[in-house]
Amino acid sequence: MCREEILIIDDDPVQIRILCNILGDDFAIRFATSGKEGKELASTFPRPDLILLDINMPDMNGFQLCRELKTIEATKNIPILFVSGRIDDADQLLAFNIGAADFIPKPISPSVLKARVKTQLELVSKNKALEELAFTDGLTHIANRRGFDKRLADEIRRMMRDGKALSLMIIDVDNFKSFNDHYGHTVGDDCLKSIAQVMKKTLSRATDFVARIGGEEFAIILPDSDVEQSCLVAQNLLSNLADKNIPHCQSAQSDRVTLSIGITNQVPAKDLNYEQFFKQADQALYQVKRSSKNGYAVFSES
Ligand SMILES: Nc1nc2c(ncn2[C@@H]2O[C@H](COP(=O)(O)OP(=O)(O)OP(=O)(O)O)[C@@H](O)[C@H]2O)c(=O)[nH]1
Repeated sequence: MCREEILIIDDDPVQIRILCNILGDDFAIRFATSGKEGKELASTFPRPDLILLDINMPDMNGFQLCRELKTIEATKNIPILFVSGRIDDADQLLAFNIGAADFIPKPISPSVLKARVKTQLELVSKNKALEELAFTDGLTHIANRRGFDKRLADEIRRMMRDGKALSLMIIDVDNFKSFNDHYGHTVGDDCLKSIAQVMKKTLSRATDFVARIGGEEFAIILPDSDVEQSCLVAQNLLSNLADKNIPHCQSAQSDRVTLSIGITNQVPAKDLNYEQFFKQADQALYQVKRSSKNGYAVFSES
């Protein structure tokens, strides 16, 4: 397991050395000797898990830096612990009011510092786990609707900025009501789990994304992909599911479970919003459902 990383921001090299000596055995340490350098390092990927921040620095006061880091999306959730000899109540109150996680007075007690750092890191890791849970579908363990909404909005913005094409697929299991009625709800649940696995297996790029967005409805986001590439993914998905051979004796389309897929693809324009994009894929899906099911269609304006 890789070690958690602490960023020390302090203009005094002696102070940095003291903190490194206390924490260096348990954590990876980076340091900056000015507020400006600290701000850069805090925003650089991989970002630190925690920041120890001095108050008095020549170029930038620690309070000012803390305020700035708390307004930046990439750094706002990194816990900041002030380390300072200034321990009056007003300073401590100010530190907490601007988002500091803790305040460590000098002279530093090594064991107290370690304990406070550990407490903050545990809190971060619990928050991360909770957030992950909030974005995960309990049945299939892929992303849920909330995770999908966030990712789609992010990708629309990212592809708009980069001028690249984005694909969205809305996927619906065919005749799933009759599947449940015939095989029972538990087998229905297992079927949804298998479909989610097939979807994950079908996607090859790290940036591809799959979610369960409703009962028997799934979605796939393919960033930086054109129509041809997206159709290929849809064909692979249909054929991988056919290979999985999940029986459906009540289906009018096949004796196996099948899917209908609606696809929309475009370089997001400035005025494109989330709802429009989603609606396009949904319209394409409706077209497949109205015709033969077990297939895919691409949205077109005409
Ligand atoms: N087992 C199981 N079934 C679910 C779940 N969520 C939704 N369903 C079922 O999925 C079925 C969807 O049925 P419909 O919307 O009528 O669609 P369909 O039968 O697939 O028909 P078409 O979409 O036209 O092919 C309903 O019977 C829901 O109860 C779930 O989590 N587990």
